[in-house]
Amino acid sequence: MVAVMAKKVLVTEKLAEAGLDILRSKGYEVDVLLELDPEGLVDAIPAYDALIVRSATKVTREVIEAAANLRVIGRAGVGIDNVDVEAATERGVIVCNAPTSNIVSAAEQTMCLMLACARKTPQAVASMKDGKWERSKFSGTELFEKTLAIFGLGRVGGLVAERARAFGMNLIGYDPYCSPERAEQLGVELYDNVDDIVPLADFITVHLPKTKETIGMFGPAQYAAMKDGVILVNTARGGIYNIESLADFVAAGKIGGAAIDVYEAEPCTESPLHEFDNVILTPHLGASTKEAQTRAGIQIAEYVSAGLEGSIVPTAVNMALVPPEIMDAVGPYVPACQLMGSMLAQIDGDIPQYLKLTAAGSLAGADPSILVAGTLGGILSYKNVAVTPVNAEAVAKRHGIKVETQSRPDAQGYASAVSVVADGTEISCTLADTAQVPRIVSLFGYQIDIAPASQSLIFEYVDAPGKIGTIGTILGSAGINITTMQVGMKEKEKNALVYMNVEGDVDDAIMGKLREGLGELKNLWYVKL
Ligand SMILES: NC(=O)c1ccc[n+]([C@@H]2O[C@H](COP(=O)([O-])OP(=O)(O)OC[C@H]3O[C@@H](n4cnc5c(N)ncnc54)[C@H](O)[C@@H]3O)[C@@H](O)[C@H]2O)c1
Ligand SMILES: O=C(O)CC[C@@H](O)C(=O)O
Repeated sequence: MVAVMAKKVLVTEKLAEAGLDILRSKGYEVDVLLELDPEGLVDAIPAYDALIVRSATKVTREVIEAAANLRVIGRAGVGIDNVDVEAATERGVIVCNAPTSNIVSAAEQTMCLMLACARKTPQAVASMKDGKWERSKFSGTELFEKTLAIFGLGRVGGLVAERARAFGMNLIGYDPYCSPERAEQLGVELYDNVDDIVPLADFITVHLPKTKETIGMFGPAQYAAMKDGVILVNTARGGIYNIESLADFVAAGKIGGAAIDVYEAEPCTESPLHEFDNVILTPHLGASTKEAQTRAGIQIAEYVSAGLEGSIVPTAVNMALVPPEIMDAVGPYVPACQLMGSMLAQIDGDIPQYLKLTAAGSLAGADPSILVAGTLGGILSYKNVAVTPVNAEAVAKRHGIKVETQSRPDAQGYASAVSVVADGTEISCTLADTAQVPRIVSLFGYQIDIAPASQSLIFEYVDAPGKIGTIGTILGSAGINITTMQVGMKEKEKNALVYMNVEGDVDDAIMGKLREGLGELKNLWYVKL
């Protein structure tokens, strides 16, 4: 038996134990290395198949290019601005996140900061702990009937809207990608541009991704146009508010308060805002609850595992989304496609120029892209080329392989099957029983039914009595054990195909004896999977 190396997962930031347990229970070797600096990460990464990070690890192009074995980068949270997604896509590395794991926590942190800023709670606490009793100094303002402007009405922005409505706030919003129907459902009056909405708000909160458009969205012109005493909140990403000019407007008394959880450069231990009593600063705590971290750990462990297994990753940001019901049907066929690809490469001894994949039976009509990726991965595995659904098309093009896919309602007696033809060589697989074990049901047009093992011999010869006995004798005297065997016939040509799973290495000498002993042998292959 060839020993199968466990896939390795590197975790560089604190991940919930529940997530680590999932990865370990799936047989992955998990290393949690919390102290890696950027150079340390570049040095360590070549050994790993997957990397899991939160927001502090910068997964740069340099890291990705050093990552010879990397298949998946998992972000245990929402924002993926710390990952070079373009570099990952070029190398076929799936990037996925856990986009719903911490949104409730982020929305609650937003409400918490907004209330704390309005009621000066942290300042009052500090004063009390200083032994003082200063009631008039900490008089605040209510949220009730105030206008809250929400920038970004996605997952977190939507949850903030729901919560702010419960406080009796008037909601206005800016998000060019939000439909009027969603805004209406959230009770938010939508505005088309930033300049119109900014002067109307008593409170402003941003729930935007970090992009070229959102960085510096708020600067001197916007601050100057705001209501006097406005309170600003940011639990999204540092840099959306220009901090230097925000400090100027706080100092001038134009801005009544700010509550900031995120910073352009983190960790952030000093900034122009640190000196102001009416500015509350928290160290990126939006997602720091046990519930959010447990969800993020569990979700990212599942998605990273799916990526390592070659299944569709529902939250991948650099590959097309496939609905779960399609994924359930097609996903289990990925190992079968890898196996078929690997067999085709060994049988033909070369990279095919033409590949046709047919999804049959209940798979008919399903998106075959992960099956194509699996097959190409199998074909190119001996060339050490990484293929995932992320780069399958580009890889096929680079190797001059023309790929076609088709569907067929009839799976020749099976509920479902996938067949692959590579430059005229045909092979079909179905999945058997609840364990979904791949079984070859057709090879070069011979009907067989066998689950291939890690080593197999495939014979094609003109049928005649005694051939199987000869094979048995030669293998037996070489100490090779036959574990399973299937015979397929082509009656018309009187040709037979024998597919035999064996134990023990078959060397050139044994292959020579088999060729010699079998006489009219058309083909003989020794395949290792
Ligand atoms: N502080 C934390 O720990 C924490 C936790 C969770 C999320 N976050 C951050 O919060 C932000 C929002 O997360 P989400 O899950 O709601 O994301 P989301 O993708 O669901 O929502 C983002 C919204 O922003 C809108 N948008 C994009 N570009 C825009 C633009 N130029 N102008 C206006 N609107 C624009 C989108 O249409 C979308 O509705 C992200 O930056 C995320 O990383 C922070
Ligand atoms: O991992 C964290 O704690 C921060 C996560 C948060 O900023 C996110 O975008 O999900």
